[in-house]
Amino acid sequence: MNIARPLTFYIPQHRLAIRTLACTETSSFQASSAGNRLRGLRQHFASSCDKMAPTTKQYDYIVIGGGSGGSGAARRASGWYGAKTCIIENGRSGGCCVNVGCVPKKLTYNMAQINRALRNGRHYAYDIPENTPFDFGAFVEKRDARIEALNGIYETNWANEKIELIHGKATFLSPHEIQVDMKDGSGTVTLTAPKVLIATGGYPLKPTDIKGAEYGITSDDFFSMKKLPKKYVLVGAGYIAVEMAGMLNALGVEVHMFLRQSRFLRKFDPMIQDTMTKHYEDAGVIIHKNHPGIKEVVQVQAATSESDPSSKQLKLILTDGSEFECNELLWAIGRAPEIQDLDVKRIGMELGKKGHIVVDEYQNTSIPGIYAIGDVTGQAELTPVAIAAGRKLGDRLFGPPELKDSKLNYDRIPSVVFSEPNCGATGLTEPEAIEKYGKDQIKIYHTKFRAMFYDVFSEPERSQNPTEYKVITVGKEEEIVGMHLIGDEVAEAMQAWGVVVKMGAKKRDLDSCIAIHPTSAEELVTFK
Ligand SMILES: Cc1cc2nc3c(=O)[nH]c(=O)nc-3n(C[C@H](O)[C@H](O)[C@H](O)COP(=O)(O)OP(=O)(O)OC[C@H]3O[C@@H](n4cnc5c(N)ncnc54)[C@H](O)[C@@H]3O)c2cc1C
Ligand SMILES: NC(=O)C1=CN([C@@H]2O[C@H](COP(=O)(O)OP(=O)(O)OC[C@H]3O[C@@H](n4cnc5c(N)ncnc54)[C@H](OP(=O)(O)O)[C@@H]3O)[C@@H](O)[C@H]2O)C=CC1
Ligand SMILES: N[C@@H](CCC(=O)N[C@@H](CSSC[C@H](NC(=O)CC[C@H](N)C(=O)O)C(=O)NCC(=O)O)C(=O)NCC(=O)O)C(=O)O
Repeated sequence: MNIARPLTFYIPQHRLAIRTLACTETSSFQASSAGNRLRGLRQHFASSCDKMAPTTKQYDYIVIGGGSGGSGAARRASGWYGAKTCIIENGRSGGCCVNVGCVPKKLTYNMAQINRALRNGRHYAYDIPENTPFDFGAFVEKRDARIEALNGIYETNWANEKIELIHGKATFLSPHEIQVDMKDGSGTVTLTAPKVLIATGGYPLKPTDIKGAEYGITSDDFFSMKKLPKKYVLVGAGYIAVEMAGMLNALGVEVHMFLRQSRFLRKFDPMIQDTMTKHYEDAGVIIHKNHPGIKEVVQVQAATSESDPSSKQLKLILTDGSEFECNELLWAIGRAPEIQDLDVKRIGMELGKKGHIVVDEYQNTSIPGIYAIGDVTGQAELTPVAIAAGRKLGDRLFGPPELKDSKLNYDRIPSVVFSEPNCGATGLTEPEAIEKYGKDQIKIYHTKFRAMFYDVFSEPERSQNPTEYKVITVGKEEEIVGMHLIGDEVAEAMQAWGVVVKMGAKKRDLDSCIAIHPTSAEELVTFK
C-alpha cells in the first residue's frame, strides 16, 4: 500500500514541522510488532528524512531571477561550463522582457504599424477604407499565446541545460544562504551556494504623492488591455511613454501626453528631443507641455473589467485647479530596482541612492561571492545588456583561465525607441560630447530630409515624416563618438551602426563606403 498522503513530523529540538513527501516504502511500517514498530518508525523516519524535500540544497551557483539577465547568466554557467545551477523565479519565466516588456511591446508595435501602413496606403492609390476594422482583443489573445509559449521555451531551455528552476520568492538568510518561499505553498526550502547572483530586475513606479494615483496603471498593466479606450493620458517622457503613445495613436486612440518639460526623451540628443516631439504633435498626439501636474485622480467609474478600460472614467484634478477627463491614465515615470523581498539589508549589501545594488566593473556587489546584473543595478536597463552582463559573469566565474577577467564594457551601447518613426542612438549626445571634449574638438554632421517613401504623399503628411541623422566626431582623426538617427526602420538599421561606432570608426570610414541607393541610410555615407 502506498502512503499517498504526506506525513508531517514535528521535531521539537529543530522547531521544525517537516513535511515528508509521500513515501512509497511501507514495509518498515507494516511488518513489525509493537517493539519493532517503534524501531520501524524510527527507521522509517530516518529513511523518510532522506526522502523528504530536503530543507537545504546546495549548488555551485544560485541565480535569483529568471528574466533576461538571470536566464543568460544561468545558461552560460550551466550550459557552457557545467556549474550546478538553479534559478529562483517568483513570477513567469522570462521576466520583464518576455512578459511585460520587449516582447508584448514589439508585437503590439507591429500591429500598430500595420494600421499605420493601411492608412498610408491611400497615398499609393490603394482603395483602403479610412478606418479599416481590426479586432484588438483577438490580437491580444495571439500575443499572449506567444508569450505563454515563450515561458515554456525558457523552462525547456533551462531544463535542457540542467538548470533547476525553483518557483518561489527568494530572501537572503545570510550571504550564501537563500530561503525560498515556495510558490506551490509547500513551505520553504533553503539553498546554499558559494556564488549567488541577484538578477531581480525592476518595477514601474507610481507617484506616491498624488491622491488616487492607484487608479492609474503602469506598463505592467498596459498589456492586459483587450479593448482600446477612446481617451488615454500618459504621464512621463521616456522610452515607455513615447512608445506607448505612438502605438495608441497609430491605433486610433486619442492620446494625451503630460510632459513636465517641453520635450520628451530628454536623455537623448536634442535633435531627437526636438524632432520627435514635433513629429508626435504633427501625427496627432496631444502633448501638454510644461504640464502643471496632477493633484488628484478621481475614479468616476471603474472599468467593467481589467481588460476593458474603454468603460473606465477618470477625472484628473490638476494642480492649477482645472480638471481633465479620460478613460485611462498610464504612469510611465521610470522604474525602481526590485529588491524588497531579498532583504539585502540583513546582509549589509551596499545600495545606491535610488536603491539599486551597487556593483563594480565585474558585477561584484559589496558582499564577496554575491553578484548583481541587469535592471537591479540600474547600469543600462536593456535586455541585451542584462544578458551580456550575465554571460560575461559566467565566463569569469566558471570559464577557462583566459576568461577570468571577463567583464561587460558598457561604453557605446546602442538602443532604439520603437516610436513613430523610430529613433535610435549610440555614444554621446552633442551636449555630452561638448562637455567631454570641448566644443572646438568636435564636429557635427547633420542631415534632415524627406525619405523617398513620402514623395508621393499629399500634404501635410508629405512633409511631416522627417528622416534626420546626426553624427558626432572628435579630434583630427574624426572618430565617431555619437550617432543619433530618426526615421522609418531605424530600429533595424541601428544594430549595424552600433557596431560601426563601437569599433571606433572614423568619418573617413563612412566616406569610403559606397552608398546603397535609393535608401535613407545612404545619406550617412554621403555627408557633404
Ligand atoms: C514596457 C517595457 C518595454 C521594454 N522594451 C525593451 C526593448 O524593446 N528592448 C530592451 O532591450 N529592453 C526593453 N525593456 C527593458 C527590459 O525589459 C529589461 O531591461 C530587462 O528585462 C531586464 O532584465 P533583468 O533580468 O534585469 O530583469 P527582469 O527581466 O525583470 O527579471 C527579473 C526576474 O526576477 C524575478 N524576481 C524578482 N525578485 C525575486 C525574488 N525575490 N525571488 C524570485 N524571483 C524574483 C522577477 O519575477 C523577474 O522575473 C523594456 C521594459 C519595459 C518595462
Ligand atoms: N526600446 C527600449 O529599449 C526600451 C527600453 N526601456 C528601458 O526601461 C527604462 C524605463 O523606461 P521608462 O519607464 O520610460 O523610464 P525613463 O527613465 O526612460 O523615463 C521616464 C521619464 O519620465 C519623466 N518623469 C520622471 N518622473 C516623473 C514624474 N514624477 N512625473 C512626470 N514625469 C516624470 C522623466 O522625464 P522628464 O525629466 O523629461 O520629465 C523621465 O525621464 C528605460 O530607461 C529603458 O532603459 C523601456 C522601454 C523600451
Ligand atoms: N531577436 C530576434 C529573434 C526574437 C527572439 O530573440 N525571441 C526570443 C524572445 S525575446 S525576449 C527574451 C530574450 N531573448 C533574447 O534577447 C534573444 C537575443 C539573442 N538571440 C541572444 O541570444 O542574445 C532573453 O531574455 N534571453 C535570455 C536567454 O535567452 O537566456 C525567443 O524567441 N527566445 C526563445 C529562445 O531563445 O529559444 C527578433 O527580435 O526577431
